[in-house]
Parts: sequence; C-alpha cells; structure tokens
Amino acid sequence: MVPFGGKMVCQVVNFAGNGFGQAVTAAAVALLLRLFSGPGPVLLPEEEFDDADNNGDYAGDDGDGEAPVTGKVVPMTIRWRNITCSLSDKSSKTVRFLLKNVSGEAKPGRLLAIMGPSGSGKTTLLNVLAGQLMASPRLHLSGLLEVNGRPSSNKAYKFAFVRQEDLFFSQLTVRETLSIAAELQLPEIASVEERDEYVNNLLFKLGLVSCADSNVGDAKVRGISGGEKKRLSLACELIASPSVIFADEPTTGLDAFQAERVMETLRQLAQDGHTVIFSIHQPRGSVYSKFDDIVLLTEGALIYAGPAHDEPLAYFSKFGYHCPDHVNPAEFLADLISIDYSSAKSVYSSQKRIDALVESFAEHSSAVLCATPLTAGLGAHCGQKLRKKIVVKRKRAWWRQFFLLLKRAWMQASRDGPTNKVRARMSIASAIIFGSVFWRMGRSQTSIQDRMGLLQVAAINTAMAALTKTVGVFPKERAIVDRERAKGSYALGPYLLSKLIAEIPVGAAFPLMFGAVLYPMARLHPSLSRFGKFCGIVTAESFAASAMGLTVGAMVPSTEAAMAVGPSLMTVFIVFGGYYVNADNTPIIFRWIPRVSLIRWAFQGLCINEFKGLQFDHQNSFDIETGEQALERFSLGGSSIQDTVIAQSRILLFWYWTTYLLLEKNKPKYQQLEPIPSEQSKTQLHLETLDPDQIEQLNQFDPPPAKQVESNKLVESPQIDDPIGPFVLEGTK
Ligand SMILES: Nc1ncnc2c1ncn2[C@@H]1O[C@H](COP(=O)(O)OP(=O)(O)OP(=O)(O)O)[C@@H](O)[C@H]1O
Repeated sequence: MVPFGGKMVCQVVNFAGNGFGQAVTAAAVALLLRLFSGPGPVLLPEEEFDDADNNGDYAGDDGDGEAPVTGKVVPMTIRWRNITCSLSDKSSKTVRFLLKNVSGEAKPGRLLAIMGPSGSGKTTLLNVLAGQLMASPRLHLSGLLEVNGRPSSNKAYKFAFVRQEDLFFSQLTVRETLSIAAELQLPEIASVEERDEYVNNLLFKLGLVSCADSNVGDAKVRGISGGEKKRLSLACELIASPSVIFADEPTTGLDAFQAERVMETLRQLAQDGHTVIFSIHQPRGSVYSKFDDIVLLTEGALIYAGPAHDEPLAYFSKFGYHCPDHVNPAEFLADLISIDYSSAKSVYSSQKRIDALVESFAEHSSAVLCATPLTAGLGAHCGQKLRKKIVVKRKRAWWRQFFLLLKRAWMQASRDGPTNKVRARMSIASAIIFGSVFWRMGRSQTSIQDRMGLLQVAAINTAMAALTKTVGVFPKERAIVDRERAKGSYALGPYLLSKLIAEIPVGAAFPLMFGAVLYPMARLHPSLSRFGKFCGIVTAESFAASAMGLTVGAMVPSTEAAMAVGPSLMTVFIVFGGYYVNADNTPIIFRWIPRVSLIRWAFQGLCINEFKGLQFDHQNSFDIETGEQALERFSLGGSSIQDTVIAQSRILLFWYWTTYLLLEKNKPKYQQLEPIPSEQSKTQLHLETLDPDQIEQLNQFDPPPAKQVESNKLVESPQIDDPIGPFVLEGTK
C-alpha cells in the first residue's frame, strides 16, 4: 500500500479548504492541554517523609517485639580487610580512591554503624560489603571479604539490603504488599492461613499493625508515613529470613521520632541474631547510644573501627580531642572527622588533623588486631548449608507467579482513582475539543478532508495519551521489579504477561470514553458496528503505544529521560502516520518506518472503517462520490480493517518482546572484589596510572601505613599480602 503523501495532501487542501487547518488546530489544542496538565499522576510513591505517627503499634513500645518471625536466623560474622576501591579517570590519568584499605568486622547480634561526612564512602563500603557495588569499567575493587570464615560471595548467604529509596506499589495496603512478597519469595508457604500468620508476625515485629490496612500511598495520595515505609522496606527484606541486614542511611529524611523508631527496629533485629550493618550521617545522641560498633570513615579512609559508646571518645582523647560534657558524641565525632571549609586556614588545619588521625589509626589498628576464634565450625557449616539451600532455592511455579503478579497489577491499575480520573477527564476533554472543531461533519466534498484530519488527530491523541502515561510510571515500577527479580522472586515472562492482561480493562476504558464522546459529536459513519470498530481500533492502538512506552521505560534510566525519549520517538511515527508524508517521496532508508508506525496502521484502519459505504455530495465529474473512491484516491482501498488490527498486534508483541530483552539485558551487574594484588604488581599497576611528578612524590614516600598524597587522590600504601586471618578491632580503653 502506498499511503498518500505531501502532494496528495496539497491537492486535498486545495479542494477541501480548511480541513487541514482544523486538524492542526485541534492537535495543537490537545497538545497544549496535555502539556499544561503535566505528565499525569505517578502511580508509584515518591520518597515522602513526614511527621510522626504517634498511634503506631510498635514492637519496641508495647512489648510485642518478641512475636516470632518465621524462619531461623543463621548467625553470620562478616570480616573485611584492606578493601580498596578506586576510580580511574583516563582523560586526566588520575586515580581517585573511594575506599582506602578499609578493614573491619560485623558480628551477629550487633548493630554496626558506618559513620562519616557526606562523600566519605559510607554507601560505597556498604555496597561493597553486600556485593552490590554497581560494576563500572572505571572502578577497581580489591580486598578480602569473608563470611563465617569463608571467602564471601553474596549468593552464599541470605542478606537484606534496605536502600535509601523506598519503592512500593502505591495502591496496595501494607498487608497486601507483605502477603504478595511473602507468597512470591517463599514457595514453601502452602496455605493462606500459614501466609497470614507469617505476615501478621512480620507486622508485629516491625510495628506495622496499626497501618496494616492502609494504602502505601504516593506523592499524589497520602498513605503511610516515611518511617512506616522504611519499616515496610525492612519487613519486605526480612521475609527471606536474612542473616545480615544492610541498610543505607535508614534514617535519612525522617524526623527524630521516626528515625529513633527505625533504629529501635534495627536494634531489635540485631538482638534476634541478625548482623546489622547500616550507614548513617549524623545521628542524635539517643540513636547513637543504640549502636554496638562503629566504623568512622573520612575521604574513604578509616579513622576508627571498633566498639561504639565511650570507646571512640576515649580513643580520640588520647590525641587531645576531648568530647565536652553534654555534647552528643556523634556530633563530636562528626566534627572531628570533617574538613572545615570556612577558611583556607581551617581547611589546612582540619585536613592535617584528619591525616594524622587516619595514620594513627592505621598504626593503632595493626597493633591491636588480635586473633580471636571464629564461631568457626558452626559458622562454616552453616555457610555451607546455606549455600546449598540457596543454590536449590525454589521459585513458585510459572502460573502461580503469573496469578500473583496479575492480582497485584490489577489492584494497582484498578484502585488508582486519581490517575484514572485524570485519564478519564483528559480523554473526554480531548474528545470534546476534537468534536467541537469537527462538529457534525456533513457529506460535502470538503468533509472528506475533515474526516481524514480528524481520524489522524484521533490516532495521534490516543497514542500519545497511552505513551505518556506509561513512560511516566514504568521507570519507577521497573526499579521495584529489578529489586524483586534480584531476589529471585519471579521471572520476567509472568510479570510482563500479567501486566498486559491486568491493564486491558482499565486501559480500554479511556479510548472507549474518547470514542463515545467524539463519534456522535463529529457525526462519523452512523452505524453501531462502525462505532464498535472505531473503539476497537483506537483501543488496540492504545495498547500498542503503551507497549512502546514500556520499551522506552526499560531502555532509559529515569522517568525524566523516558519523558524526553518517548514523545520524540512517537513524533517520527506521527510524521509517517499516513497523513503528512508519502514514504515513497522520502529517502529509501525511511521507507520502512510506516510499516512499524502504530499511528499509520490505526489511521488506516479508522479510514477504512469510516469511508466504506459512505456517499458524498457531488456536482462535478471529478468529485468523489463514494467512500471507496476516497479510499482509492488515498491508496487505502486494497486493505482491510483486519489487516490493520493484525499489524497493530504485531507491533504490540514486538514492543513487549523488546521490553523483555531490554529488561533481561539491563539487569544490574555488580563489581567483583578482586584479591589484593601482590606487592610488585600492585606497585606496577599504580605507577602505570601516575604521571612522572606523582611517581617522584611516591618515591619519596617511605613509611608503610596509608598516606594521603593529595586530598582524596593518589593514595597507596604497600600491603602485607598475608591471607586474611581472624581478627578483631578494639578501641583503646
Ligand atoms: N560509581 C561511581 N562513580 C563515580 N564516583 C563515585 C561512584 N561511587 C561513588 N562515587 C563517589 O565516591 C564518593 C563517596 O560516595 P558515597 O556515596 O559512598 O559517599 P557517602 O559517604 O555515602 O555520602 P552521602 O552521605 O552523601 O550519601 C563520592 O564523592 C561519590 O561521588
């Protein structure tokens, strides 16, 4: 089929008068309306933190904290030594050290806080310990990490990672969120009663009973509080009974009350036998008092690691840094290890102080490292057992995953009143605008052009509405899905299929509303079956555009990027939508585009549906008398509606398949921890990255402990390349 193009449009404009202008006006008005209405509601929650909720049924408050959570916690001791993480910059040939020879230990039943100023490497260290540092060719990561006396692999034991951003399906209640997560993660739960008991225990444990039946909510509709979201994140992570819990700044953004409750929850979890490691910026005194151990980092270097409470204060007082009475120790420590940027002099003096403290701790820690037996036999044995368990970890059957995900997707799509209301209003408003512009089209010759213009605009509007809705939501949903899939909760196939099916009823409602208002207003082909087909075609197009939105969302890293890419890509399909350009008149490389343009197929289907069987008023011999003649003139005569629907279905499947491949391909990849290189090769590796001046500087640098040559750059120190041995870091008493 050769679609009609520019020349034909000119001819039609000549005989149709203002039809083209009407179409452009309507499209412009619709576009403005869409622009000013914003990107539309977002289904998934933004990070929203708020005030305290004083009616919480919190475990720590009421003594319910001992309600058992199903699943035994296997004690895990994590030790790390000489963790060095560097970031190379090829253009400037420099290496920046994010972590410098960091060593430490986290034990079961203890709460370990990683503290330090912003940018000191807390999150980097946490990610390294959890094996979750995103891979990058510029990064180099080395060191030793062992779990219960065995070299660590993050698949060798169960761990939870609570990230800074809490992401949930906003329309599910707290209980539903946990129930579905439990069913997906624990195939061994066989009955509904068992599941409910498990979930109730978790709700008690995390102090979520009072909000169990509240929606999680999002930026548009208020749901649970920020602190409750954080505890829900913890609850979701606890489902698999992890031995180790990592939490990245769990109190950031929370008010003091909520922060304390979250910290109390972590302390309870530690008391239950979990090893808890978290980063924290500057806790208040009551929060600091809950820590068992701390690691103090500054500019990636260790300044103290060992017991918390008074030990670090005693340690630093040895160097003349005394914590005044009634001062929060955490604030004192934060000030001590931060660079004061208020003046050049203060920068110099604080940098000098920090360098000296880093050096002292390096010497001190090598002096106080002493051998302690591991919970060895038991630990290693448990590790082995776990490894086996995880290797054979079962997933729910494919169909069961599908039904659970279908249920969740349906709840999310159908309950999202605000989003659905806005979509409904937009569909009806667009239909009213187009219906007014193309009000009651008659059967004159000029109405042929009007009809074509209206059908093109209807196709564009439908596609854009579906696309913008999907790209506004999917990148965030993808983040949840990535996290869940990283836990092995389900496969991509059931997820995508459940999403497609769950969104059919809600997704179809809006094109139907659009059609129901526009059709009579514009007085399109007056027949019920034609009206049905009109709605069917725009609905199919809407799903194809949504599928395209999924691909865009899977391709780019953020909603903002998806919002930029999606409409731009759609513009290409609009240009080749069958109305504006004849593909035969374009360079050969563009001629395939109309075949994959969902707008062109929708337009073609709508035209066939509209024109077949219509009679037009005619006076001259060259006038168009029938709809068939009009279709012939626009090279649409040889096709059928069925062809166009099949083409739309193919396009839809193509975009779903592409989304699947992209999601598979863009799975997060983590940086491997390399063993510490031998002395010689390490020096060589380091020298390769330095310029002559820096090598000269390094040659003058003699003493063994870590030394900062330039602030936060070019740090290296010879390592003792001995195998990791059991050790403990102790503060000086
Ligand atoms: N993949 C990376 N690429 C480039 N720079 C990185 C990367 N990862 C971390 N950094 C840099 O390393 C430094 C330490 O980052 P990190 O997030 O660990 O600090 P932080 O102590 O957690 O800071 P904050 O408290 O502000 O979150 C920062 O300057 C950061 O920009």
